[in-house]
Amino acid sequence: MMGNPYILTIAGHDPCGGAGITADLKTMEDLGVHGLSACTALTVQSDTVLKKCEWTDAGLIVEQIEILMESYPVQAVKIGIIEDLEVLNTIVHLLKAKDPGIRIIWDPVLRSGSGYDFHNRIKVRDLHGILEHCDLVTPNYNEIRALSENGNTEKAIREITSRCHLFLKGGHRNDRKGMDILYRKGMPPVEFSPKDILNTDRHGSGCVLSSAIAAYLALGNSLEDSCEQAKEYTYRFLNNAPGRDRLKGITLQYISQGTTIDEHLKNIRNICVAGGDWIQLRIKDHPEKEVFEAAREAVKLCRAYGAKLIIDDHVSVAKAVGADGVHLGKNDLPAGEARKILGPGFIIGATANTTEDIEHLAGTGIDYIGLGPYRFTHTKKNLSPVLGLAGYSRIMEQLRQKKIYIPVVAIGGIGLKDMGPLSETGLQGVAVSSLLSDAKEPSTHSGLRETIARIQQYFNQTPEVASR
Ligand SMILES: Cc1ncc(COP(=O)(O)OP(=O)(O)O)c(N)n1
Ligand SMILES: Cc1ncsc1CCOP(=O)(O)O
Ligand SMILES: [Mg+2]
Repeated sequence: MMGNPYILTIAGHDPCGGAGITADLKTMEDLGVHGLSACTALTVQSDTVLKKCEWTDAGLIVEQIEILMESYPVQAVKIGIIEDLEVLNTIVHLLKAKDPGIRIIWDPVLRSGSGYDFHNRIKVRDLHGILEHCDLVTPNYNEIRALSENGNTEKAIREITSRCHLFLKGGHRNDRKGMDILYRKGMPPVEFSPKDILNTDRHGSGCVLSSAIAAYLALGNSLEDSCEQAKEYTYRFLNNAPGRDRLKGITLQYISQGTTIDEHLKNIRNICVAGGDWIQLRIKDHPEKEVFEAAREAVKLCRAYGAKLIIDDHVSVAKAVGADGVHLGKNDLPAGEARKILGPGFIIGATANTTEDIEHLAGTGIDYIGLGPYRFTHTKKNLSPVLGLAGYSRIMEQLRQKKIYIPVVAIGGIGLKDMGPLSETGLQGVAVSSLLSDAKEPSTHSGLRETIARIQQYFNQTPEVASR
């Protein structure tokens, strides 16, 4: 065939461009195919919230498809959000009438990443007539569960694969997270293992995967190769998520301490002057208004010295003062809610005490984990069980085995002598309070500077961590 193949995406418009037809067209262009589009809906959304979806009139969708099919040699079509089964049926039949050989990949989006329900009552039995005309459907685990009757996913898989191929995305499964499976009629399933567990909830990742499969198919690859390469492409997309590198090379978080707000600010200033580049403002037992005032001052200090500022607990304060992020504990606002309020630009850290905590949190789009306590400390009340060095070694090893790579910092009673052993476990760094608090009048700044530089170096020497 001459020139680059043409692919059509029939999907919704996302004004932020992360999903829908814009994401599809970007993917197609990236993979060297001509992208065409027919818009099925105008949505009002950002990458964290979908507020509204206005469906395109079915007649208008048909007209868009007709003009494109009549003007270009379209080889493959990716279908995204569709108002209902009637519209889907019309589209699928129109495409096949125009070109019986066209490859149709349907990404059955039942629910957006931000929780908006498009369809919640469709079952596989309603889809038989449509599936007969599709080449491939690409549901995720939640979607196959929703399509199944009485939770019988095995039966749903059998029903689908007797009609078309099925690429079941494993990002939401609990048992073998990230394991995608290609089911083809009359052939053994093919499993695609995850490289890393990344945040598969990233807005638009399903759109990217299905349009990449369509592109690779149109470029002449087999279905199995197309799925494998599309998974690799989507992995790169997820790995390049905005903010993923935000904490690269940042290894020491200072947690503020003080009996008064002024003392917190004085300690923060000392740390910044001495080269600290990551500060957490942690003020307990003060009204939010006072935390807000302190945060306003802390932002100015951190900006002046080029340090990142995290606010403990108070999401609205972090947003109001333009801090760099928040740190959330088990009893604070859930990370997903915080992300909706803060948007993609903020760093969100969360507290964990076990591998299971981290496994759960890694799927919620947070940027780092504070894992602890390392040992008993007076700085925090109601401590979780102490982990000790053995606990960190075990948990970090379990994370490697589970391919969960999220920056983890150790916290709780950590002293200078602990840095060497802790840095060898694969941690990104440490969060400390007492160790660096109350130092240190200007005359001892050089001592503080040296201490901070030494801690930072311990963790920056660990290649595995530095590359994350
Ligand atoms: C880096 C870091 N890790 C853990 C914590 C503890 O947070 P949380 O569990 O919310 O407890 P409080 O700090 O709010 O008492 C943290 N602050 N920072
Ligand atoms: C906030 C927090 N969360 C677990 S331990 C801790 C306190 C860390 O401070 P220190 O370094 O003084 O033990
Ligand atoms: Mg907290």
